[in-house]
Amino acid sequence: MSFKFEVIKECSKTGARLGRIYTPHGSFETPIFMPVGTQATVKALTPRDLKEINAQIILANTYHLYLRPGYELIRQAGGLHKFMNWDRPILTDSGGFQVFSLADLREITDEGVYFRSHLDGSKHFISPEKAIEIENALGADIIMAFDECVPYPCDYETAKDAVERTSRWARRCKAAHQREDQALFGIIQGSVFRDLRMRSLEQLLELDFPGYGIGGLSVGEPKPVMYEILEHMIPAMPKDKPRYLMGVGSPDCLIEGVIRGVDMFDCVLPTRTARTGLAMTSRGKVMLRNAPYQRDFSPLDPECDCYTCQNFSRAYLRHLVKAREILAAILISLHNVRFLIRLMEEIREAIRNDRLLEYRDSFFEKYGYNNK
Ligand SMILES: Nc1nc2cc3nc(NCCc4ccc(CCO)cc4)[nH]c3cc2c(=O)[nH]1
Ligand SMILES: [Zn+2]
Repeated sequence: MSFKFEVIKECSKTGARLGRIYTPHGSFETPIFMPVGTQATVKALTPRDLKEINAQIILANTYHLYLRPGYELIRQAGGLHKFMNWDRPILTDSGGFQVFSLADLREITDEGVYFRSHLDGSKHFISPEKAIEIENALGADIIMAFDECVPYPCDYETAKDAVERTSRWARRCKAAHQREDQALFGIIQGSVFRDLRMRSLEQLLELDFPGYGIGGLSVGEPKPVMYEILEHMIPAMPKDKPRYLMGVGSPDCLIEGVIRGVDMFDCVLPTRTARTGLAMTSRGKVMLRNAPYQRDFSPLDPECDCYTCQNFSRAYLRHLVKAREILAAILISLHNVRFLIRLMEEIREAIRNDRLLEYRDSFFEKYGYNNK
């Protein structure tokens, strides 16, 4: 069995747990934040940078890599690990979300999805079997099933049809999946409807996946709605399988997700916002473009151990952002990703010491979140 998940310690007051996931490319502790490398690169960061900031597992995306450079090319390169020179674990999303959110959609049928590429308008078709074939060629350690993620808000009937289709597609993904060295996760849908969420979970549990993605969230719904769905769903999920909240997220969502029992997270937030000049720091957000930082020669975040915070001032970073220098994206991305990885390290430490709620309160107070 090349994939394994073990719970090391359970929090006495919340649904949080400390765990460890084992894969053919190494193991890592959970709860974990996974930086997103959509097109086989975490934007502006080298694999050396990622190791320096203790990134353990990164994401890549089936939809994007299928369109460019193509999965056959990556297969010829020896797979994604060799192609991008990343020898630690990789997770690939199936494209279920990207096809619906990026492509010019032509048609969704039970067979699969017909769409036009967002790059050049060329026509394509992806089925559950095709998505698995692509993910098998890319060779990630954890691969996600091909699902239908509905937008928010969504009417009940549409959400119900998407749940049924997602379950039929999950069965087809499992049947098509060959490689023993890749763990296939099912993805739970159901929008914001409690009964549909439970129905989706039950149908996927029958297929006995090694882990489960919680999909259909972080699609514009209010945070309390997301938290409520987690509170209702996670107690019904197997304790011995990882729970992966897809597309999340911001520091408050990471902490609140862990408290409710989530083990894995991913989000483009740290790198996407870095390129706009927005940094996350222990004392809240810093928009480096703003005038107050023009003569602020202090570090971006005095509590941070990253290369950016140890070597450059806010004034210098602001200059780079205003001058649209490439180094701005590099230095702020490095810091933002390190910030979330460090947050997860602190969360794991708090679980070890059984003081997660105290940690949450002190983090929110410093970061500037109003607690409720
Ligand atoms: N296969 C699959 N993949 C998903 C990826 C997702 N990603 C999200 N949310 C990401 C939202 C998101 C997008 C951009 C930014 C940057 C700052 O604006 C932050 C969050 N929700 C998601 C849901 C699914 C899903 O059901 N199925
Ligand atoms: Zn830093």
